[in-house]
Amino acid sequence: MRLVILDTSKSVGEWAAKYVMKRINDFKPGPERHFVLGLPTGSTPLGMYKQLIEFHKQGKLSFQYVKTFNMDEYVGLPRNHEESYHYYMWNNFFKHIDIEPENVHILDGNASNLVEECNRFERQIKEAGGVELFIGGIGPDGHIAFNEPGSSLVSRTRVKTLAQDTLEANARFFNNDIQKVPKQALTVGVGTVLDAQEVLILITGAQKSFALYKAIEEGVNHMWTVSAFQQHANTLMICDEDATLELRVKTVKYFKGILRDVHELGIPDGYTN
Ligand SMILES: N[C@@H]1[C@@H](O)[C@H](O)[C@@H](COP(=O)(O)O)O[C@@H]1O
Repeated sequence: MRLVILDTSKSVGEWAAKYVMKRINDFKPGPERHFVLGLPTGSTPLGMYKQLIEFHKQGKLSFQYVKTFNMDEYVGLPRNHEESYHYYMWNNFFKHIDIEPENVHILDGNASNLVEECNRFERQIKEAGGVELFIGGIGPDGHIAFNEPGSSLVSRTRVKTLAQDTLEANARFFNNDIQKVPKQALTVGVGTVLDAQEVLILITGAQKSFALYKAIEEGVNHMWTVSAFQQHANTLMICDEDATLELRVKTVKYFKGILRDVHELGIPDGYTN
């Protein structure tokens, strides 16, 4: 695992966007060779999306041959509801770039058969050749996508009932009225994300610092589902200073030292896991 520690949440967004751009451009996608990208929602990745749009406008990055799969979606929220993840993705990202709408995949939380919808999503990922780079965020309880504490670490895309902590954390998007937060969601499983070639997890703010500590300094535990990525060969976590508050000084120094070496000595990407 690699941990990149940056000063501010703004730099996390910019760093992540540069990394994603480099991965897509190095892959050299084409009509017969799409780059498959897994995407998150939430407030954390907004800066990354903004910067990716900027790179696209500057002509440095095209999404013409990129296929995307989103992590999750609420059950029962109309697609045009401002808090649906469909709305979020189109407004904050897709409508500003050159992606082909048929290459966008977002779970349908209003499907008549939710189980079939989840199975179809898994099939589509497989047909696309698997995810090259899955980007994720985490909840303060250490969940990835909507894999709440206690989720199976080999889980696949499915319907999940949201934990009280998540309902409370997300009430801020629903006029602070917890009753308005959907109680269920469709989410990729931990196993679905673990299957990706590479995983990039964005973590910012002091409210996520205990989760980051659980993710990297303690053992793999289904009560902190993000900790499962200790067992992925190619996970990169990007955080800001505030998110490191619960880490040992030794851990922070180690990872900062590596990052400095990468800049100063020009050690290429993929320096260590
Ligand atoms: N299902 C989403 C997660 O995928 C996301 O990572 C998390 C964090 O959101 P934020 O970045 O707003 O803290 O929110 C929700 O729970």
